Amino acid sequence: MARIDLDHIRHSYLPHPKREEDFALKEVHHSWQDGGAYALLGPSGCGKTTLLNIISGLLVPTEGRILFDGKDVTGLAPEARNIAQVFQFPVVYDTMSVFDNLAFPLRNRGMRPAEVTKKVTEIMEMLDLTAMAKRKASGLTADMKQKISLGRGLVRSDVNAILFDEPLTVIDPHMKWQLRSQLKLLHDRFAHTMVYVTHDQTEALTFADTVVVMYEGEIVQIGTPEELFERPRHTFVGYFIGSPGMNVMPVTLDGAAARIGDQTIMLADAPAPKPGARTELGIRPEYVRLGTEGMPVAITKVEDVGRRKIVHAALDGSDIAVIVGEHDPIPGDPHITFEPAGINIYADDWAIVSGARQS
Ligand SMILES: Nc1ncnc2c1ncn2[C@@H]1O[C@H](COP(=O)(O)OP(=O)(O)OP(=O)(O)O)[C@@H](O)[C@H]1O
Repeated sequence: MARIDLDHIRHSYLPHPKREEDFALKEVHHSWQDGGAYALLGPSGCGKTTLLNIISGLLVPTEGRILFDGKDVTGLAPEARNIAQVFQFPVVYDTMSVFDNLAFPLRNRGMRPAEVTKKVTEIMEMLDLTAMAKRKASGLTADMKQKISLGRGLVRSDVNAILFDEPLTVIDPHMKWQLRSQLKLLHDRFAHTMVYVTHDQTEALTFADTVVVMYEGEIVQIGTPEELFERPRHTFVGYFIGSPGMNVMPVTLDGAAARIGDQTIMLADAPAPKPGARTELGIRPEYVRLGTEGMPVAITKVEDVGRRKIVHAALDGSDIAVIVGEHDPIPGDPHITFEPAGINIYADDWAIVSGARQS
């Protein structure tokens, strides 16, 4: 397994890029630790596949270098990078048995038969494939075939990294949950460096130790699931992570006072945005309290979502979602307050104050 250094990488699909907008991938400069489980998370078109293809060698970046354990591999083809890849759709040999499909990458590298059997047996057990070891892949469902693809990615222990590109897309929803947990166990057990591309926050948050959130060709935050939830560095992270996402509303700053229409929220410190910056307050629905004191709101909708309710309210022209318990009463004269620890202030979408204490 290897540490992966992305050294001032940028990529454009245009022949002569000039402006920042010409780059599908804006500058990335990070080190990914040996044995880390990373998820690249973001909406369609944000640059996840571009970055993954640069790591795998399918793309040579327009600028910058990529290093595996300090060795420059920027010019190396995928075959020369010693990586395993699992794609959206299964890649299996239909005429081979499940066992032989898994054994193939190992036999190819000259591993002794006894070792091949040991390794393949172990992976088949972890992926629940043992019962069908002798069956030909051709007769299996797409789900099962994708499990074999995952197994083929995981079977080698000598790879620098295992790259997954939306590997659970074709998997039945019931099995998705099971496979996500199995992948996590496999990572904990074998400590492969794993990079997992997805646009699904649940997949990213359950699989990865570190989530890399991308938006419009840029990495907007790298953090643990908890950091992304508690301290979104960019408004996009706030919207994209959480269900529902963070409330973001325009705010006027005057020293330590944040004003939303006629309402004033006192912050512990006075943020200092750049002059002319667009300022916003972000607060997750989990940190908004509904009661009879604080800022008056008009309730527009109440959604029952199992053990909790999502209350939608209008606060001086801004829509606010509030999470309350399933049995919590909805007051007749509703007001809201913000938990000070959950308040984030943004200037031009980037956090300038996170978790401010209210005074
Ligand atoms: N071969 C290509 N030629 C030109 N532009 C491309 C090419 N591949 C991707 N792009 C553009 O680069 C940007 C990033 O695309 P990329 O496929 O990396 O995003 P993504 O986050 O992986 O999206 P998806 O989840 O839809 O695969 C998009 O604007 C896309 O249109």
